[in-house]
Amino acid sequence: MAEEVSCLKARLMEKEKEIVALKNKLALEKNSWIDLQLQEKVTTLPPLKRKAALSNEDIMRYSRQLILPEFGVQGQLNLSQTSVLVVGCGGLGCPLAQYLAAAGIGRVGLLDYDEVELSNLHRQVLHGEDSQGQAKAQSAAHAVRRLNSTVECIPYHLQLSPENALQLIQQYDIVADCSDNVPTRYLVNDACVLSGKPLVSASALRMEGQLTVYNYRGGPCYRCLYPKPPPPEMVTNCSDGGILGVVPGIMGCFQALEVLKIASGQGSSCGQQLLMFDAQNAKFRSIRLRSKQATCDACGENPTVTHLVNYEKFCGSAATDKCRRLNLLSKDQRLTVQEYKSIVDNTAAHLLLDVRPLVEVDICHLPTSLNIPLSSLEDRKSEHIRVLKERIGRVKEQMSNESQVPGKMTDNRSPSSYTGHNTQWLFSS
Ligand SMILES: Nc1ncnc2c1ncn2[C@@H]1O[C@H](COP(=O)(O)OP(=O)(O)OP(=O)(O)O)[C@@H](O)[C@H]1O
Ligand SMILES: [Zn+2]
Repeated sequence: MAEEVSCLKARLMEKEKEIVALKNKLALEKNSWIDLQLQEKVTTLPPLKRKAALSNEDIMRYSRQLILPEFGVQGQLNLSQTSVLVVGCGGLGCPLAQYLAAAGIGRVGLLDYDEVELSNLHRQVLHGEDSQGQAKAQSAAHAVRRLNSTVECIPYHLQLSPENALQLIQQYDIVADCSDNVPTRYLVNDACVLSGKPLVSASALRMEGQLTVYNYRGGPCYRCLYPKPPPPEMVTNCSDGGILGVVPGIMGCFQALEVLKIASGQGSSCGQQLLMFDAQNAKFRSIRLRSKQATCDACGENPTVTHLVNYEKFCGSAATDKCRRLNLLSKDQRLTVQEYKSIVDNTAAHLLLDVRPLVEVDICHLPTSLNIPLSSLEDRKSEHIRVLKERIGRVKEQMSNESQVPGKMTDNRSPSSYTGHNTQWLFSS
């Protein structure tokens, strides 16, 4: 008899699992038909529906995290009643949104003004080859929906700006900064201070990452630590500095962890702490940060930031990495590719010095060039300088030979001062 009962129970459980799988499949099918409404401007969202208890389906889906004593049923319920705004659906935003959705966050706002490009795919793991050209917010929202259709997902295809930031941020409980430029970091910070929202902020570049939670439980805000923006020329981005995809992946997962801890009620311990990840040496370090500053312009005792300002002006740089500020030489100091080709075709004596870093030269370079990275040029004693002097000597010799050939142009100026057409000192960077 007992054997029959346990057999029936097992069969019942099997059937229940089947029902859940079928329901999920149905939801997925439905979702692929319902196009997620892409928000191109900020609208007012209805409050999140309160859940009194977890459904059987919730219990099954989240069973492995529910049994954690630190989390429990209440933690899961808290998650389902929390909304998170993800600013930027790139290298950090993708893994963050993925884990928030998988864990059962109530509502996730996915904000990005950009479209998916091929060079994004190595790290922006919610987007696929078929989403190239699509709005990142839309592509990320579809991936999130596929993963967990019970999460309310709001894609915003727009740029966070001083005009819309407060209206947007006020509608969410937690904000995650996954952007890649300094003006947006100050903007998000100030909007979070003015709206009283915790800000889970991370960054990643090359083989390093950092994470801090700002404006949380009396801790410092971004401005408490960085009252003044860095000079624009000191800021490097991923397209210039490079990045290994897994590094923002790890930092985005860390952001998800801290968001989930705050949302579930456990709380974050990164409120006055900077977590640093060194991917090269596989090391994490954590340093205690200075506390909230009474003199802080945003969260101090007499704040001067009482409304959002022009952050591009404040930082002296653009709030996107699309338009770079280039420090170009004047036109008469530059050379077009056609002009250079004619120098090569005329076999004129010249030296093409390529001062880019070796990794860029490895991608492509002209066979006639001599590569000495700019950093090595500064070291007068380096082997590179010896090679350079030797090559200059050869060019001088060639030039003096040319000047003795009847009919060839004669030039007494030193090669370095020569800016005419036949003989050139060329630098590329
Ligand atoms: N003010 C902003 N409003 C909305 N999205 C923003 C804002 N600032 C930055 N972003 C978005 O944040 C994301 C940052 O991610 P990431 O640096 O990995 O991507 P990327 O800019 O596409 O990279 P790459 O520099 O290689 O082109 C980008 O998708 C960018 O469009
Ligand atoms: Zn502050």
